[in-house]
Amino acid sequence: MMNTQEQLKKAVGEKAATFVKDGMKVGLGSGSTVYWLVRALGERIEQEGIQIEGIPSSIQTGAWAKEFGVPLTNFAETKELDVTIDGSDEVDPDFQLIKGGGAALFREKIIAQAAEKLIIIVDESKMVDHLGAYALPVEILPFAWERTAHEIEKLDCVPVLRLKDGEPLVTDNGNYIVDCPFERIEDPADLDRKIQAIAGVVETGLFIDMADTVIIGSSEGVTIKDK
Ligand SMILES: O=C(CO)[C@H](O)[C@H](O)COP(=O)(O)O
Repeated sequence: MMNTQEQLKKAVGEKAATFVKDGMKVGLGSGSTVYWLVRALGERIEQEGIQIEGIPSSIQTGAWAKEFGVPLTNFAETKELDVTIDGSDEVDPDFQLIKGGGAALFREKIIAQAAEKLIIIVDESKMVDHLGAYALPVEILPFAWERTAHEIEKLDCVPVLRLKDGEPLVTDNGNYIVDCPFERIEDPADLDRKIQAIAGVVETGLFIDMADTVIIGSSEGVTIKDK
């Protein structure tokens, strides 16, 4: 039996799938909410015969697309996407985001930038007044990662190298992730600029001025908010 949070993720994933129209090229985000999106897209392809192509933001999402029969393309074939649909770890009232809980933030940002419209799907627990309670994931090069983390620390947090089975977690791109507990981020755009300026930083989990629509699942139902 599915728990309530899982039901909310399913509801927003299925709702987001209705935004995808025949012929669209779709960026597919990552995470447990996106799982339901990919599943629902597979159902629409089978039942309605819509023809779409997706670009996945992680190896895992690509595997789900294959499992559910969602055809894939790539950036060699396609430079622009009609829509990208992705989850998030935090969403603030201005639709600024913290992402990267699943370590896929770099490719997620690429498919977000490539899309005409970015739709974010979350359960209500992700909606916050201020970003930062969720430690900000930052993807960094393994080379001199301690130096890079030291520079980030000067911005007033203590970065923690993300581990998996006791070893540094390696992203789909061969990099490391440091999780940065800022607690409260007063100016997300400014912080993003400062972190991006550090050599060794590949990408941050701050998605600034990118989201157009947020689909939120709560016990009251599904709410769609546009910027
Ligand atoms: O940014 C992400 C992965 O890098 C995910 O979108 C984010 O972590 C939300 O995941 P979930 O839907 O499982 O809560």
